[in-house]
Amino acid sequence: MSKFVMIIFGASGDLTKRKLMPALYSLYKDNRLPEGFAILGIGRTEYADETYRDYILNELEHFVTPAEVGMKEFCTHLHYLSIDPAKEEGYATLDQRLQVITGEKEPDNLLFYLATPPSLYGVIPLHLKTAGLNREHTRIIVEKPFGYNLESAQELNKIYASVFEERQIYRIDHFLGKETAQNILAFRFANGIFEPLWNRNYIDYVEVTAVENLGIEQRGGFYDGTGALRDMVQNHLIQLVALTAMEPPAVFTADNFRNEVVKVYESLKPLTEEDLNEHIVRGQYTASGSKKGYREEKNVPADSRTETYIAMKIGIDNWRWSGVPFYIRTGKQMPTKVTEIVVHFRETPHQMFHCHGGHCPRANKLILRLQPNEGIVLKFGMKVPGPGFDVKQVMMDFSYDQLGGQATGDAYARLIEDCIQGDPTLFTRSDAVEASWRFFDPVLRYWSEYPDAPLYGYPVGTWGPLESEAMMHEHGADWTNPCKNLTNTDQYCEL
Ligand SMILES: NC(=O)C1=CN([C@@H]2O[C@H](COP(=O)(O)OP(=O)(O)OC[C@H]3O[C@@H](n4cnc5c(N)ncnc54)[C@H](OP(=O)(O)O)[C@@H]3O)[C@@H](O)[C@H]2O)C=CC1
Ligand SMILES: O=C1O[C@H](COP(=O)(O)O)[C@@H](O)[C@H](O)[C@H]1O
Repeated sequence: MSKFVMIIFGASGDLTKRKLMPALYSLYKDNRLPEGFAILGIGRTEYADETYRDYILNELEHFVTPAEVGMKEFCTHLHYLSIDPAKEEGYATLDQRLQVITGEKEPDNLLFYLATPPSLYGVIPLHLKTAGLNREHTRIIVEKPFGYNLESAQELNKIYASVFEERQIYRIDHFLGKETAQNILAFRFANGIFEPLWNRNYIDYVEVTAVENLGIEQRGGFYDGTGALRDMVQNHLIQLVALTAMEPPAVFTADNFRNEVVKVYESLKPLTEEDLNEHIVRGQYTASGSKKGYREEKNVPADSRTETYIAMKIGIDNWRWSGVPFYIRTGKQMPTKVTEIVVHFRETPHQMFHCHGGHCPRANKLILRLQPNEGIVLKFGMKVPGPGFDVKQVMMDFSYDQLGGQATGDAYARLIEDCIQGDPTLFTRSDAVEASWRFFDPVLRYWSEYPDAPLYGYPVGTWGPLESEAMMHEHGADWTNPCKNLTNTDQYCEL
């Protein structure tokens, strides 16, 4: 086998230093990278191999704690080539450099990783093709968002199909690399007791939340042209909906699993005019105290109408889920960072006990928490000890911490390793990406046709616009808002 080289386009960028290099280092220290591997960073920024190694070593010390042994040795595997990936002329130099690194005339055990702004996702594969670098064993990982809307995603898919075979294309969505996202499947399909209840007969509604207590950091230029719908909803949130809603594949293979994901996307109930008006709430964070509002962020226009928050009510039109609303939301500058799925079961048909403190547990609730404090909680009613028959809600709680230090793993490390091993299960297939865009495209079209459609402000550190609460109230419910300071023992208190 030819020597393995991973080529990172965008090697001087944020994703490379914060996520890719720490993930590669963690694979390296666990001896999980191919023998004699090399990593070649590509960017317009000028670095010599040595200065690039110093830069990454310095960054690793920030992003990997505690700084561990072997980082310096890991960095000796790094190389750097300064070219503009948008221009064809650099690719012959890239080919030569790969020959020098591998000592081979036509190296083909290559993995290209596109960690550049999405505007380059179309042009890079075309240049790789012209340079003859789309070889038999070559793979390519493309970051999200894959496309800007349905049309551009279809266009990109066509470009990729003209350069690579589908088996060589890995559209990454790092949420699928999270241990706790994969555990949704194990929870549902490796246990007999939940699946019989997992349908419209027993489930009233589902919430999917992925919110952050950070703003857009230094990514104003990128974020303002993207917004929360493209950044989080079209990919990460809808993947979580798919894991929650999909049918069990008969045999767990990449294709079977991905077929089931596509079936969920194809069953998403098309959004009506009423949905667009009433079941989507978009928001933008505003200044609070010393915290800047979105429009004061660097590289964001003072009149920007880009959403930093979105909440939606969506439906799945199939036998299992008909009539069960899925409420999804994401936002920047919220009170805390939390990603979780809350499954609300139907109420008991009759309440015959007294409710402790006048507060009746409405129904059982299952919380699948992906981060932080990864775990699963089941809320149920229990008799309050002592005289009488008062009932109150308590929690049955599993936390990953209980596994005794078995780390939940790094999403990027998992996905890069899967790709190296040629396993596409946890990557998005071309039909899935298009099906997802097909569903969300009307929202983008609506916002562009009606630029004055409501965009609600919410102060930094709050749970988003009040209008999103109103959307939930229509269902007679409230969002499940976790505590601001999540701790292991008190992680599911509600505001
Ligand atoms: N950052 C994150 O946390 C996450 C990012 N992503 C995705 O990963 C991708 C990369 O993100 P991120 O690292 O934040 O992006 P950056 O804005 O940091 O860009 C990465 C690199 O691309 C190069 N670049 C920028 N503009 C151009 C251009 N016009 N032409 C050629 N090269 C250019 C720059 O290198 P140079 O100037 O040296 O050429 C830059 O360092 C994005 O698609 C993003 O959506 C996904 C999940 C999380
Ligand atoms: O893809 C993205 O995800 C991050 C959130 O990821 P997490 O693993 O930290 O939950 C988000 O901050 C970023 O805007 C988005 O591009």
